[in-house]
Amino acid sequence: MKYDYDLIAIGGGSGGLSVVERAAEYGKKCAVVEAKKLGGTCVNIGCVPKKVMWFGAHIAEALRDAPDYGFDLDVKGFSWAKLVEQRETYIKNINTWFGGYMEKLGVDVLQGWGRFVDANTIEVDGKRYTAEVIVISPGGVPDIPQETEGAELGLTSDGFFALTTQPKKVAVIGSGYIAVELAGVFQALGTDVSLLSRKDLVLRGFDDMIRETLTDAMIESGIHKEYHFRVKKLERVADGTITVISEDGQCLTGFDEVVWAVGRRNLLEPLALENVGIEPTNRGTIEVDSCHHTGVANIYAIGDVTGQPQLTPVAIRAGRFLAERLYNGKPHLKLDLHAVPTVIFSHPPVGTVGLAEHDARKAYGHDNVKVYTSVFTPMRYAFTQHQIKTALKLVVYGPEERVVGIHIVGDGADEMLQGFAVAVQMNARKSDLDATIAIHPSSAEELVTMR
Ligand SMILES: Cc1cc2nc3c(=O)[nH]c(=O)nc-3n(C[C@H](O)[C@H](O)[C@H](O)COP(=O)(O)OP(=O)(O)OC[C@H]3O[C@@H](n4cnc5c(N)ncnc54)[C@H](O)[C@@H]3O)c2cc1C
Ligand SMILES: NC(=O)c1ccc[n+]([C@@H]2O[C@H](COP(=O)([O-])OP(=O)(O)OC[C@H]3O[C@@H](n4cnc5c(N)ncnc54)[C@H](O)[C@@H]3O)[C@@H](O)[C@H]2O)c1
Repeated sequence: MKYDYDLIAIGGGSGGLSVVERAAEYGKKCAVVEAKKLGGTCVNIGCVPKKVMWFGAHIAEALRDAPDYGFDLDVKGFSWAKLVEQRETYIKNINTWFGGYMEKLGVDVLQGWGRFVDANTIEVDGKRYTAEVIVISPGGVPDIPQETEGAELGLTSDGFFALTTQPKKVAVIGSGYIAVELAGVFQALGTDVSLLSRKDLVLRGFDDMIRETLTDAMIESGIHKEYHFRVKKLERVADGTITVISEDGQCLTGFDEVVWAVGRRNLLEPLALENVGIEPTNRGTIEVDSCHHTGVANIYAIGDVTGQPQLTPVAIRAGRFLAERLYNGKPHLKLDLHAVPTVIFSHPPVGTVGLAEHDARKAYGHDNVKVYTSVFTPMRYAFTQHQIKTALKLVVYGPEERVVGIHIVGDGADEMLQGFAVAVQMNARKSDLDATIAIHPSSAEELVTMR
């Protein structure tokens, strides 16, 4: 063989592991370069530990409502440390499993930072390896606005997962996926939470119904929502707590921790992309075509680094399709991103697929789009003190009423959405949903009975 490997992936996260797995299944000799832990962001400091914390928060909410269902509970307390310990043991098992799985597939794991020497050569920890095909899948890291004075006093989502004791009072800065997810976990588990956002509603870009319903629910849950708050400075004061000061002089005091959740940047510096002539975009992404080709003959990029939706299943699908195109004669397999379902594990969760109402009206013309909505209190809260609303919206287009967007906020949205995403992917009409017999009693039945 001319090269050491048929394919090397730089980055052993969702994208990198999926491309080497599929390529190895087709008999190709592969290696994956990983500087930290196999599994990448999702497994170690993303989806998986987040979902464990979300389950913990879910249990806290069930305990809160238990007396209304007749339970006489004597809960002695909650141990954050125990939950974190259990979570990390679980994750360690996944890391170990990945190691064994790579070995079984015959994939070499090259531990260390990978950098390009030339288009076919990677250097890892002082050693050089060559490959016919190289796939860049380095993902990203949480961003911190360096220009903010005292910014380093704040944690990021990585720091959140490193917390072994529960802070009493936190400020979460941001209003995207990570901000609402972490704020919800803290709040449900008993931390006093302030959410500091530059806008009045969370989740910019999502359908307004979701933004309004979730913002209201977060406030009702006890989260202090600080609107139009632009952070100017973080300051450690004499009692050891952190004070956050806004550009217009507001001062919020007494935080044990402050968490930045203001987006992520891709990890490009270690790659030495200049050695292969790949120029990142001004958004810090690597531009790819519909085949995930970078423009350099044998180099591809997949996952978060491409600027495509930063979601694990998108990275996995990109990796698998790339291997299918390269090694299984299926050049037609390309990522279809027109209806990517996504769930935000907030409290309550959000599930959304397709176009928000405002985007659909922009795309198809205001009067060609119709929406159906339903807002109700699910039966689960019929007689509980805490009541959490569910809101649903169907966005349909044209005389046939093709469903181009489904938006759900409320209990069960996380599990409800996947099936409905199939309908949107298949270009279903509203009449197809209506023709489906409802499941009763459920919240999901509203989506097939809307008038
Ligand atoms: C807190 C949080 C929660 C999330 N929750 C969800 C969720 O619920 N659902 C969902 O779908 N998505 C979620 N995501 C997003 C998801 O984790 C990412 O979209 C996904 O991990 C991207 O995969 P990737 O392969 O592009 O990169 P990563 O998974 O980030 O993997 C990249 C790997 O490459 C390594 N690496 C980087 N550069 C080099 C180098 N030069 N040499 C060697 N190794 C290198 C890194 O150490 C890393 O392990 C979450 C993200 C975060 C931060
Ligand atoms: N459930 C999931 O699937 C899930 C969960 C977490 C993360 N993710 C992925 O990871 C990505 C990154 O998440 P994220 O929440 O960090 O980013 P995000 O892009 O979702 O949200 C960042 C938010 O921070 C705000 N912001 C930026 N700078 C700010 C500043 N200086 N002060 C205050 N607010 C500021 C932005 O306006 C934006 O609303 C997501 O876009 C998503 O694709 C997915």
